[in-house]
Amino acid sequence: MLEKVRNPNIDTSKKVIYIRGLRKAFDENVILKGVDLDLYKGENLVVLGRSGTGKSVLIKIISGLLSADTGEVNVLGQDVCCITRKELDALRLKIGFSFQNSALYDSMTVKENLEFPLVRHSKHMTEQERDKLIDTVLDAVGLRQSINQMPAELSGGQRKRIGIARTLILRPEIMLYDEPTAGLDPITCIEINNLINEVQERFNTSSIIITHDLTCARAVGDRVAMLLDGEFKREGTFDEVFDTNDKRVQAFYNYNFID
Ligand SMILES: Nc1ncnc2c1ncn2[C@@H]1O[C@H](COP(=O)(O)OP(=O)(O)OP(=O)(O)O)[C@@H](O)[C@H]1O
Repeated sequence: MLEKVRNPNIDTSKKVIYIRGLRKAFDENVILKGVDLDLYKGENLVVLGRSGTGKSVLIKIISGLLSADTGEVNVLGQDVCCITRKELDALRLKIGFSFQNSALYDSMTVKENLEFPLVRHSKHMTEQERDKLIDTVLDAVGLRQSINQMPAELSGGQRKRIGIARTLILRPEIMLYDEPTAGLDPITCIEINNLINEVQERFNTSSIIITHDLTCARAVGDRVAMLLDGEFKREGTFDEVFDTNDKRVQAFYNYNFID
């Protein structure tokens, strides 16, 4: 398994996400029991955890789609609990989501899919400026030749790349990747891992990557954090996280390699 070379451009004096004491329950089902988390500028942070541990709930709270019960959730200097709707909309434009299913519009070409967020959010842009940006992001994901294709004509890995390109087009400061390698073959997984690292370098993004895929975690994570029982109980480099006698962490590691 290839290990990530820590990005030398991480700025540990700048926290783009700062979470303290985050608690979230749905009725009596307590999901997050006091989460503390920092994401530094330029960092790729991998969040690991078994199904149902609250990884998606966490990123929904970070992006203001769900609200916390208690605790502080500060994103790019703003407390998401206490900002206005308008401020939240503006903040969300600085956060890019890469969804598991790529979320492309099947009836639109690749170009139209990429134009869509620009037409919606960057109304002042000329067609020429839009075309230039589309070229830039397609180039970044290595799919310039697919500009006029329909999503149905693309492989799963290519769809994933276009999904990432569509997220990048609004030049987000933070990227949130939800299971970026799910359902892809091992070679395509490696390509997506490389792309996540290239995006980090080229666009200077700070990212949270949610995954069950330990090869991905090792390849893209400057730091890894594991959710257990509603808290981040293990945090550090990939090897530090798994260098433990905690049976639950060992089981997670072994299951990944047996399965
Ligand atoms: N809107 C909601 N209302 C009620 N319960 C919810 C809601 N959203 C999530 N949950 C519950 O919160 C728990 C955590 O869900 P979440 O989707 O965050 O898990 P996850 O760690 O992302 O899992 P997976 O790895 O399978 O995607 C689950 O028990 C889920 O049923």
